Amino acid sequence: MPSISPAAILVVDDEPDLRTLYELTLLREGYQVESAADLTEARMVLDRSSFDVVITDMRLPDGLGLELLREMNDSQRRERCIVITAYGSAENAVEALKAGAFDYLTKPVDLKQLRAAVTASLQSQRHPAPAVTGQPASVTPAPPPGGVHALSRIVGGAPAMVQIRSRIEKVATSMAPVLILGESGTGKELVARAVHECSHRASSPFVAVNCGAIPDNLIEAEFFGARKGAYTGASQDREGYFQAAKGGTLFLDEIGDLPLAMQAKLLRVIQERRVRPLGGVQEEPVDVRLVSATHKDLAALVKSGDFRQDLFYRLNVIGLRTPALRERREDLPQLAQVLLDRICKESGQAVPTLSAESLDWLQARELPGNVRELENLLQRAMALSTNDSLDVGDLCDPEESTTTNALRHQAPTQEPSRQDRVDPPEPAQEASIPADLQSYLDQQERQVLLKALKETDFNRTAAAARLGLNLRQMRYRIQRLGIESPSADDDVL
Ligand SMILES: Nc1ncnc2c1ncn2[C@@H]1O[C@H](COP(=O)(O)OP(=O)(O)OP(=O)(O)O)[C@@H](O)[C@H]1O
Repeated sequence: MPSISPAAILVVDDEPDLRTLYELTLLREGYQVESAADLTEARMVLDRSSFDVVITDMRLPDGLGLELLREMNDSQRRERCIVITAYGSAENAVEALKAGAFDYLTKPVDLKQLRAAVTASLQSQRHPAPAVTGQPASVTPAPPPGGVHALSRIVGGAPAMVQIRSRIEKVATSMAPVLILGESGTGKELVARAVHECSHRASSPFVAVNCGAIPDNLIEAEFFGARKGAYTGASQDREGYFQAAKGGTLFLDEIGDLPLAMQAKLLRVIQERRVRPLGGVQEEPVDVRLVSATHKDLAALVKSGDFRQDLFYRLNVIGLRTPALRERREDLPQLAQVLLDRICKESGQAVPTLSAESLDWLQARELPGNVRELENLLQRAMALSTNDSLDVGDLCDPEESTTTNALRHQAPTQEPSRQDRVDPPEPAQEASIPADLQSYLDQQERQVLLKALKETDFNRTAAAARLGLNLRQMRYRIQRLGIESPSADDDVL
């Protein structure tokens, strides 16, 4: 709340009791409050004064709150709008968010949530707008410094990339759930982080969850938390992802892998904005923004009955699509250079030059694993290279069995031997009895997993197949054992 003059709020509701309740609640918070009983009155009040926030009921005697919202957007007014919808009317809530509402509340309105929504909408206005002629202050506030940095990490000048960065900036300011679709390795997590960093939630946590990595029996406790004694081994209360992301962003990666039973529970949380920890009696209010992502065709999963339509609808209020690398070939040189710089910075190596032949060689590859595959290729090449330039010989792998490499047969022959690449076998363990069986077994498992991953170029699916595991089991183990991809600072495989 600004300290000089209090924020001004307009409440639009036709029920006098409710109007008074909202007014009193907000007055008690120190805001200046005006009210209107219908659309006509609201228009009159808005004509003569401006506000920081407008809270409007959806159903008004002379029309829909949505109309007011659209009119305010059309005339590029600076107010943030919070819409109050009837309980269970998902369509209205989604429509309101799509029409530019900052947030929505469902009836009966929880006053704590009302206060939180107002605070959040005021915070989101704190960053002044860029000085663009004709662009009003609240349309696209300049992202905070962290947001600018996060956007700059999304490399690419292709039109689709320029558009995605600009969309991120625009959508960051609202609470509307975002669904990011795109092939594996196209930067979905990078985009999710940028949405968070560009929002007023940036100083609160960004919690990334791989929905496909959690065993079914743990999933509820992982998401919603658990009270002491809720299940065998729950020796104390523990937070779930929703609590950990409080005030921030919860990134649900691989949302297409969420089991159906959990989908129903997630939908309930989104609708009610409350979670109940496993074994708990009391529900807790939820204050997170949801960003989800998947490389799967979620609409097809809805059709086949594997993904709930209502949940899809709720998560897909704002859609973003990360393009495959093959759709933006022109970005490859810049991407390769940035990735190379990053890899060298992390490993403390001098940045080699990337020869023109190497770039041609990279351009000719299909790279189905997109930017991640490019990154892995460069990483491996850096590990092999002994020169101050990266040549085709450093880039191609003689052991490669994939048939996707267009220039496979043109690869030069001076490759390092396999022994140069693969870690030497672990020394045989002493047949002694470990003092801590669990950590001993974890260590063994870690070594086996790492070996399989290294030998499959960190391809989780291939590594899982080699170990007789499915992808879900593999992901869970990777996460549990904290195995990190060699290709990124913050990127867990
Ligand atoms: N446009 C980009 N600019 C720079 N780096 C990128 C870009 N896109 C992806 N990367 C890098 O590629 C790697 C994979 O990106 P990320 O994990 O965000 O992809 P993803 O689509 O979420 O993958 P998956 O579906 O496999 O989880 C990361 O190291 C990321 O930093």
